[in-house]
Amino acid sequence: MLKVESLTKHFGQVCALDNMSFDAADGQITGILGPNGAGKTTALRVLYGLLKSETGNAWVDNINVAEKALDARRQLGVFPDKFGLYERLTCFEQIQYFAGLHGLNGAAGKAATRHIIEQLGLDDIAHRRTQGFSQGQRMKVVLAQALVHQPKNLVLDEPTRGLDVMSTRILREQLRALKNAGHCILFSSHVMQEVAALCDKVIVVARGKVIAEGTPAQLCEQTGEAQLEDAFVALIGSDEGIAA
Ligand SMILES: Nc1ncnc2c1ncn2[C@@H]1O[C@H](COP(=O)(O)OP(=O)(O)OP(=O)(O)O)[C@@H](O)[C@H]1O
Repeated sequence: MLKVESLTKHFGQVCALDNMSFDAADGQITGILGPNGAGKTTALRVLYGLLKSETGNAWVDNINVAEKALDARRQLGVFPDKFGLYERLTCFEQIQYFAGLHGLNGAAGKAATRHIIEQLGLDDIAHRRTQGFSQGQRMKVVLAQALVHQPKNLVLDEPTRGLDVMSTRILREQLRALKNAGHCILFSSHVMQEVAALCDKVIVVARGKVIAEGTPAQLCEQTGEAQLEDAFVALIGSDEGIAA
């Protein structure tokens, strides 16, 4: 379970978060949809302890992130907005390194790495250096390093940005499998189709605030629109910064 309550954050004159609150339940995929600059990345950074908000709190499975950052991080996998791979390492070594960052060293780290490599079907590339990996292979390595410590919760910031169609499909399948295994999945996007295709619950944000939330059907009902796309436009006031 992931939750933020009354988050406020300014960068100089810019109000990135304006009293933002939302939660994401176990066994569900929750999407945060909003135009560019709506505050999505800022909210996720507060949730994974990278940034402090001026007001409010963030919880990972009822652990207050500001008070017990390490405990919270143990329950959380992060697929960040910007990522790079250590190209001199093999896929196995890269994932094992992240296992070590979560305190899984030696035999435990190796076993955890082997387990996630098998789960994500990475066996054929496990012992290749990541240099030259395709987009889809790189995405899977990043997903594996986010999940190697078996966290209950997974946060993904614009995970399909830059991915080709095949890689996007693989990622969606993985997210659905994790949801079915009871994980809590929260991802941000400014792509409507993606949110519509994947999410049990959608949180619509704009200008640092939550504008509406609910299932895709509820958002249509709330706005009196038949199409989700029209519902989003009605809620946000324009479709600027949102991709179809
Ligand atoms: N480190 C920073 N310094 C200055 N301004 C920032 C910083 N981080 C975010 N902002 C500003 O805060 C606002 C919210 O940014 P944020 O990255 O959270 O939006 P977003 O919804 O993730 O947008 P996008 O879809 O474009 O990634 C924007 O106006 C942004 O320019």
